[in-house]
Amino acid sequence: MVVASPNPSRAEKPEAIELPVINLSGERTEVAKLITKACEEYGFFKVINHGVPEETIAAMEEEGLNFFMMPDVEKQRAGPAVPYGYGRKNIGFNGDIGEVEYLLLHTNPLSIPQSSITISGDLQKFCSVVNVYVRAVRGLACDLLDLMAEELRVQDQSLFSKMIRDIESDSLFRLNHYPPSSFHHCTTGAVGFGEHTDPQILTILRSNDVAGLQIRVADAVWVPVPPDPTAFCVNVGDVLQAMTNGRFMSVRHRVLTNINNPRMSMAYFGAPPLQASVTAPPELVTPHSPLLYRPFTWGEYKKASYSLQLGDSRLQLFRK
Ligand SMILES: C=C1C[C@]23C[C@@]1(O)CC[C@H]2[C@@]12CC[C@H](O)[C@@](C)(C(=O)O1)[C@H]2[C@@H]3C(=O)O
Ligand SMILES: O=C(O)CCC(=O)C(=O)O
Ligand SMILES: [Fe+2]
Repeated sequence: MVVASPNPSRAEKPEAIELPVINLSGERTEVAKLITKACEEYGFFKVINHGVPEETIAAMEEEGLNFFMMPDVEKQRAGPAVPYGYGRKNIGFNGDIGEVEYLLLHTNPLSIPQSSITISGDLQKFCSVVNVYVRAVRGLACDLLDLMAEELRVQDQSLFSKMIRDIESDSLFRLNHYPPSSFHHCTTGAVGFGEHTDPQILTILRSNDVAGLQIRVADAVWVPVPPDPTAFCVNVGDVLQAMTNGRFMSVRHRVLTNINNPRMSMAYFGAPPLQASVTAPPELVTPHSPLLYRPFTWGEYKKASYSLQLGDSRLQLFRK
C-alpha cells in the first residue's frame, strides 16, 4: 500500500509517481484515512481485496468480449448510443471522437435496446451477468463512499451512498473496446477516449491486462495506470467534488490505444437520481471554506454535461 507524498519535482518524472493502492482488508479507520487522502491528492486510487467475486468479474469480461467479437451488423442492432446502446468512435453528441467502440447502458433498470435480440448470443444471460456485476460493484462503491463520509465526519454517513442505492439512481454501465492502433510507425497509441472527468459521483473501473488508462496529476503530467487484474480503479467524479465542497477532486483521465493488443474496460458510474439535489453538507462548509458551487440537481448537471464537449470543465459553470 503506497501513497505518494507531494513532491515538487514529480511533475517532471511521471514514472516516479506511485499511485495509491489501498488494501480494503486493512483496519477500517486506517483504510478510510488512506482513501480520503487519495481522493484529496489524486481523485483516484486502486483497491485490492475488494470483495467482488472473481467469477462475477470473469463472467462479465467474457460477455463483454463475446459482444465486441460479434459481427458489426449484430453489434449495430444494439445502437446507436442515443443516449444508450452501442456506439463507435463518436462519444457524446458534440463531435468528440475516439478509437473506441462501446456499449453504454442505464442500470436502473438495465436498458438493453429492444432490437439487440442477439447480444452475445443469449440476451437473458447477458442481462443477468450485467445485473450481478453491477450489484457487486455498486456494493463496493457504497462501501467506499461510506468510508469517505466517516473520515470526513459527515453527520449522515450514508449521504453519498444513498444516492446510488436509490432505486431511481441514474447510474450507468459502460463496456469500452479499444482495437490496437493501426499506425505501425507510431510508438504511442491513438487517443481511444479523450481527456475528461466523469460527471457522476464515483466510477468503479477495471480493464483486461492491456494498458492505456492515464490520469492527470497536479494539472501537469499524465501518469500511466498499469493494468492490474486483482484491482479496481476508482475515480472521483464531479458530483463528489461538489458534495465535498472541493475537498476531493474529480480526476482528469484519458485512454490511449495499445499498438499491439485490444483493451477492454468495464466502468460503473454511480450517479444520483435525476431530481436529487447536489450540494455540500453544512459540516463541509465553514467560514474558511465557503460553499464553492451553487446547489444543483443531477438532472441539471447532466443536461449541462451533455451540452458540452468531453474535455470541458463543467463544474466551473456552477461555481458561486
Ligand atoms: C461528450 C460527452 C460524452 C459524455 C457526455 C459528454 O457530453 C460529456 C461527458 C461524457 C461522459 C464521460 C464519462 C462517461 O463515459 C459518460 C457516459 C458520462 O456520463 O459522461 C460519458 C458521456 C457519453 O459518452 O455519453
Ligand atoms: O477505458 C477506460 O479505461 C476508461 C474509460 C472512461 O474513462 C470512461 O468510460 O469514462
Ligand atoms: Fe471516464
